Amino acid sequence: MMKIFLIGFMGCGKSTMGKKLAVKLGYEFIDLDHQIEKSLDTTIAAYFSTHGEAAFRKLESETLKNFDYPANAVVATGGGAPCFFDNMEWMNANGLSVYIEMSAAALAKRLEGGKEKRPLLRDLNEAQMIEFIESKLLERDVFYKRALVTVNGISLTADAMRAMILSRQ
Ligand SMILES: Nc1ncnc2c1ncn2[C@@H]1O[C@H](COP(=O)(O)OP(=O)(O)OP(=O)(O)O)[C@@H](O)[C@H]1O
Ligand SMILES: O=C(O)C1=C[C@@H](O)[C@@H](O)[C@H](O)C1
Ligand SMILES: [Mg+2]
Repeated sequence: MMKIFLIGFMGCGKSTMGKKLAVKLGYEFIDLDHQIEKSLDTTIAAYFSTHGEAAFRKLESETLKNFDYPANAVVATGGGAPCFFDNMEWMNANGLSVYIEMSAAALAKRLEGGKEKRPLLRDLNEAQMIEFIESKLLERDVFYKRALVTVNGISLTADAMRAMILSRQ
């Protein structure tokens, strides 16, 4: 039984690379943001605006810990998930956490076109976005760095991730 938790800032590639990694490993892929949206029957962005971030964080933590995971899974977590409650400790106790690390500048470039579905970014202009990513990344880095494995998100391939993960098992 193996659960791999992909963590990192919005845009680092948890969903994109997670799907590819799951195929390589023959594991199932679970995207916790999608699971939350499915259970709410609305988008995270809509939930944020009606219920606020604190309510979302509670729901996120409950979903992470109570999800009925398949035996072997690659799990893409939400960008903020490791930074609230004891979520990071829980992931490390229940699987292998993998931090996809990227600089604020590289993340800002990636996120330019995908702001609408990300409630923390949707109202920011270009200058505000870089500023926000820099400060949020600084604040979150201490949590992300608790991951058991760290990979660089630039030019990342599923093969490289697979090799790194298998070397840890
Ligand atoms: N390894 C990669 N190389 C190039 N582009 C990538 C890579 N991984 C992801 N991307 C692109 O970056 C964008 C963000 O990726 P993705 O949605 O997977 O990030 P995420 O970490 O799941 O973000 P969130 O926390 O908001 O869900 C997408 O446009 C995706 O196509
Ligand atoms: O970084 C964050 O705080 C978030 C990232 C997304 O994955 C979603 O979980 C949500 O938009 C919040
Ligand atoms: Mg995602």
